[in-house]
Amino acid sequence: MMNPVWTFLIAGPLLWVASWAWALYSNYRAAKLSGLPILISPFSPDKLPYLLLKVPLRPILETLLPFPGVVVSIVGWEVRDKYRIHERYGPAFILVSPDKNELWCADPDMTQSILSRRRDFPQLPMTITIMSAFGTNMLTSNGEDWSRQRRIVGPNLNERISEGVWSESMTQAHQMVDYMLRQPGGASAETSDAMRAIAINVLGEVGYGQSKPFAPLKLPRDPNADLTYVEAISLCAELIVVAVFVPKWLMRLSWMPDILKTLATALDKLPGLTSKMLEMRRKEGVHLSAAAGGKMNDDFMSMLVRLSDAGKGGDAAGAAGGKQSLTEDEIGGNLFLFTAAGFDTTANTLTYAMTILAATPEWQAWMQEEIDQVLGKGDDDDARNYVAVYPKLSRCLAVMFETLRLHAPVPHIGRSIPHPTSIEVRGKTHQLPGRSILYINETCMQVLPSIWGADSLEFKPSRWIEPGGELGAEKLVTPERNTFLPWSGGPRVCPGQKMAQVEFVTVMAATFSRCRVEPVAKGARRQRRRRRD
Ligand code: HEM
Repeated sequence: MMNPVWTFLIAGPLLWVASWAWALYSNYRAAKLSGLPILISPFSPDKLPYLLLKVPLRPILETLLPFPGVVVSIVGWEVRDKYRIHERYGPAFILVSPDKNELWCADPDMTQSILSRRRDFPQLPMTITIMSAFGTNMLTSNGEDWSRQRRIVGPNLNERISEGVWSESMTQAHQMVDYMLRQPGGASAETSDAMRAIAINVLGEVGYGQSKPFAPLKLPRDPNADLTYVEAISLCAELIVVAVFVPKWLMRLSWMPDILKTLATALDKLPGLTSKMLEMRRKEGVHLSAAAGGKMNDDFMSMLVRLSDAGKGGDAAGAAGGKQSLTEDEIGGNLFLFTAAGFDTTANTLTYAMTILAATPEWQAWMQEEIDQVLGKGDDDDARNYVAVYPKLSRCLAVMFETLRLHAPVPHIGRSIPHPTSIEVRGKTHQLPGRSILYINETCMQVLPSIWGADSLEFKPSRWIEPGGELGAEKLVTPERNTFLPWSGGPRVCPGQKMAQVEFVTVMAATFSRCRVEPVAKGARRQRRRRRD
């Protein structure tokens, strides 16, 4: 009889291979019913060992296993590949792996069906786990809970706050220019830190009523320092994945970097800081109601407090039986989401734009022509008039759109397919397998030559401007439906879209009315801002 150890050593791997092959085959059979092209990966993209190893092992994997299925299983493939794999395998295909199937869609018509059917294609479980770490919020909710939060929060993120965003972004950008021009030779390696500082300071002011003068952003790295609410929330938002998956005791070990130790402190302090801020806001509200005829601050936090308290009270909103209110957990969660969703996205867009403009002086001059026409040079009082000035800065907005077209901060939109469901595209029905996930690949759709032309990979902001308009009154091109989705689309479209646009345009206008940017010699890792003549 065979020794049990040998039996285990031989049978174990055989069983593992058999279950791997069976899982792959079952998923393949389910995917085949869709009638969509199929790519196969022997690895499950989301399984922990592969999740940790696939990026460092990418050069080896792609050399030894140069199959499209393997390429697509490595995170960020769409950013590297652009449109090549979709061009070869079609606008939608299914990646089959032993764990589950992934539908990758770069088809505007299929995208339309997916985005409009939010109940059939809810948020990914992983997104919910990560983003609800600090309370339930709009992004992590589905069904009725999502509708209620969206109805309450969404409208308040739009035009109401734009003037505040414009004014704070203008202040921040002018302080940033002053700071940069003070550096020796106007050269600085802090472009990204500067843009991140502007993004967080605007969120701090508009979101939480906490204004702060500009200084390039350095995340707090002292676990014993007193953290402010904005510092704690921005650190948690920045390191959200670590915050969710790494236990606090591990972050605190003596050999861990200071930033992780500080994150552990922030995680401990955030709930208390949130309650304190909310309490202060409530007290302030009472004070202001007496002194200012019932008026409260108009920042995002005040708005959430007001809505939640109105919902609990005996007024009309309260009478709606909770339909118009948020729980304390939802207030905390949506406050966190406000930073988590609005910080890096806006900061990265600004950083990409500054860097690209430094490398393309011709587009800088093109945008400056408009800024000079609309604002004149310098920090003029007229420039502070949002209503009069913002709509005239079409080229600045075109630069944002073109930056987002080529470098979307959210490179794909993920959804789950919990149950088998069918989807109709151009008269053809596809049966999608259940227990799968889908990704809308806007990174690809935004550069498809069939939609954007042969120069689709070129940075060319003028493609967004209707020809023949007068400078300062030029109109923006509306792209074909679902071909430009940096803010997603359908009912779950990003509610912070207008805020990000106003902030971006203001920073461009304020910066380039006073200086131009240029790269400093390769290797120096710096960017130079020069005062304009
Ligand atoms: C350039 C800047 C931005 C980009 C590219 C961006 C992109 C996106 C995208 C793609 C989504 C959809 C995610 C999904 O459905 O899975 C989204 C959702 C969201 N964004 Fe933004 N965003 C930006 C700025 C902001 C700002 C400034 C805020 C608010 C301060 C914000 C708040 C939100 C919220 C609350 C959601 C969830 C909406 C829902 O699920 O109904 N975003 N954003």
